[in-house]
Amino acid sequence: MLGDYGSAIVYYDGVICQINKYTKQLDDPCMKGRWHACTRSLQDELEMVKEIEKEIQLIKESSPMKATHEASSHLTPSSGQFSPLPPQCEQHQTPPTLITHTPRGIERRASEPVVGDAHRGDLRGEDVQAMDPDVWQPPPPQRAIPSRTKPKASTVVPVNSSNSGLPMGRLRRANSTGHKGVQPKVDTRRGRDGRRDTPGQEYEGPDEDLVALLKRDILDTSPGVTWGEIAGLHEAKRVLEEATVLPLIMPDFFKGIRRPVRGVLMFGPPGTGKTLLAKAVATEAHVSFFNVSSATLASKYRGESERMVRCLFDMARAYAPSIIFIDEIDSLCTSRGATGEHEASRRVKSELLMQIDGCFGHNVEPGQHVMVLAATNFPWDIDEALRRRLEKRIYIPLPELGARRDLMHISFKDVDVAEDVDWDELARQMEGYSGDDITNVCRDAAFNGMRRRTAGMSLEQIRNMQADAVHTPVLMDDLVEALARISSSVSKADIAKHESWKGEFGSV
Ligand SMILES: Nc1ncnc2c1ncn2[C@@H]1O[C@H](COP(=O)(O)OP(=O)(O)OP(=O)(O)O)[C@@H](O)[C@H]1O
Repeated sequence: MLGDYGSAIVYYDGVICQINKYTKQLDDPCMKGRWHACTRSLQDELEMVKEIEKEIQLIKESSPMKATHEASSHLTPSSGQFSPLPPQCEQHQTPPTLITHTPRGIERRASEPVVGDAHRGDLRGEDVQAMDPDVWQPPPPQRAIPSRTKPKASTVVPVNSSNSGLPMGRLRRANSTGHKGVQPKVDTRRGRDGRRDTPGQEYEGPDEDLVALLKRDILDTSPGVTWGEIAGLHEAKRVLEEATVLPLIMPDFFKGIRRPVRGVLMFGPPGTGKTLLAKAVATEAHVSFFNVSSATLASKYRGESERMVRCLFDMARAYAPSIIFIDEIDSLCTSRGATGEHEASRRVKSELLMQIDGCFGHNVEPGQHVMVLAATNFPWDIDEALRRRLEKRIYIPLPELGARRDLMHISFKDVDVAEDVDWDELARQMEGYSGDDITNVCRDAAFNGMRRRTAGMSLEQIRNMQADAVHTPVLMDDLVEALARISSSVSKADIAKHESWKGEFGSV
């Protein structure tokens, strides 16, 4: 994050918040102390980063007149039209943008569909007058979700793009609905079963940088996890399949009262496979998968988070059918009105709720919807309105006996295991372990053979060893030893809390 201190602060805040939450569940005072020390050193670093950011702000703010002049020279409020392109726009052939003040200084308001003279009238006078030049304002709420098969009369303007390796000279549309997003190119490649083989649309949003960022960090067109790689959780898989995969395969059945659910919440202790399930859903349903963590969406700058949420849903609609997976949703959507709630956080929640509602408007074609899949380890912290929209709330528990045994087999699928391993006995001993804990035990045991072979050897001797000399089968003793070293990371109190919440709010 060198140089991008604003984002760095968000990441620091997010990590510190997660560590604090995690530390609260720990019983072992020694581990607690170590995590506290870690948090303290992160906080020290954070203070330093904040200082640097403050300095940068001061430097930026020291020439406000120049900025105001620059902004006003590209916008003529009385006419509600743009003045000629600023030189840098002409040079790079990018669409003209409004330039407004943001808490970070000057920033493009890159949200209007204005491309060429034909669209200058799209920016109405009242839009311009409503703009306070000193405050960044999000663009007005989206008016319509564009239909991809029957585009309204629109002007198509070829543009050159400089971002994210997208093809040059793509078609951009600014349609008559005033929708600010740009129509995606539709890829009609479909498999024999009617499902699309690869999500093949290209999307150019109004804010190229943000779209590039979301594409790079968040869009995952082939998560590559299959149901077979997930041990146990049969009920969760069934519910997810019914809620997410079937509506895409049989869109005509899932209409009216049978419409697909707007969102699904997976809750449960950490490391039980929620993220894996989300990825498997995306793979099995052949949809575009937007994998977002709340830390990415949580920006302390007014308007930025909303802008990101809006852009994310815009993109998801362009790549529809798609799934937006929001991990750790509790840190983004704590109860509204809670003490200490920040105005910016309230606004981002409202935007998220609005966007989720927009996913199933009357103008969304069957089978082309966007679904929100969320995960949390703290379901009791989630805002009520959001809870209502996440219509299916599935408990993802610790693995049962059979699942623990299957998970060990999955973990060792590429490793030789000795005949003496007693899977049933190990599975019994791992009661209370999460899937992640079990994977850790297996990983640790898989290293034991190498440890035995290399004990007492110098680095030079190890370097000269044949590579396959360290490949020894995993023994029962290795697993027993690893099990003695690694304890369960989930407390009984945490399980009890989840089960009680499931009793009250669970919905399958
Ligand atoms: N049911 C499972 N089947 C196979 N692997 C599992 C399962 N549950 C957990 N794992 C292992 O644990 C790791 C972590 O799982 P995952 O990230 O999906 O958990 P999570 O519930 O999303 O955790 P968190 O709540 O902390 O984000 C996986 O990479 C996988 O190795």
